[in-house]
Amino acid sequence: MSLLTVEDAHTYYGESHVLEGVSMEVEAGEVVALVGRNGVGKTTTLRTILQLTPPRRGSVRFRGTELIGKSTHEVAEMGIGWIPEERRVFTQLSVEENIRVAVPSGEDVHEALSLAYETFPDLEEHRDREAGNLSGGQQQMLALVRGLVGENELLLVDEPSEGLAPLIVEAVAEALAEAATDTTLLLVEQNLPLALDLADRFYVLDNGRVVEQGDANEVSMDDERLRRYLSA
Ligand SMILES: Nc1ncnc2c1ncn2[C@@H]1O[C@H](COP(=O)(O)OP(=O)(O)OP(=O)(O)O)[C@@H](O)[C@H]1O
Repeated sequence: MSLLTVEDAHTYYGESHVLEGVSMEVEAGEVVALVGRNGVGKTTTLRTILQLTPPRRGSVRFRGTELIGKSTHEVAEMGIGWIPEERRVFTQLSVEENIRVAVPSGEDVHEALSLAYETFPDLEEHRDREAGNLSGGQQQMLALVRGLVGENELLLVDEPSEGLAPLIVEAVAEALAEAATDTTLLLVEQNLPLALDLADRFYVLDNGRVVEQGDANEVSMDDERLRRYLSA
């Protein structure tokens, strides 16, 4: 049984039919990249899994349990974490407080903090600063760390490298690779080299449908299977 199974998911915003039967699977331990042009439904696929925008038809199963009908809170409790595109941090809390409140009860806060600061030394330097006063890149690091300390079984990561300077992208990639050693990742990413480097498998979405899929080690940037759907 796959860890996550999305089967023929049809998702709408009002009358707008955005996912037109998306099917995909994620096995435990894998990193799966979901790629495709802007507006094809990648974020909507993550929202569909999380039941933020439940599908009107189809099935979303986690460890064999149907998620449709559950609240997003229940989905999170089952072990699915989300690092959204819009960097969600508590702007009025300090960096350290932001990390502390993300650590689940019963887990070691100090261990989480040292892991966070080891991965992103920049955050340690600004540990007492209000998160709202950080740069965009620093906020992204913080949002990522908050997701990573959450002890999720499956982490949905939406465009983690978007708008970041190359050095920070490198740190983000390292953090994700580290997270992947004990968490299954479903990664939406426009930065194709980064996505293919991290992923075991990929799915290409176009107009609300999966149009290609395969082994990330067997495709390259100029592969026709990707180029057709990713060029502007
Ligand atoms: N809340 C919403 N209400 C109505 N339409 C929406 C909403 N969110 C997204 N859409 C539309 O749904 C389609 C898919 O959007 P989605 O954000 O899933 O795409 P995406 O592949 O993640 O693209 P991007 O990389 O631009 O985020 C787009 O046409 C978008 O305009």
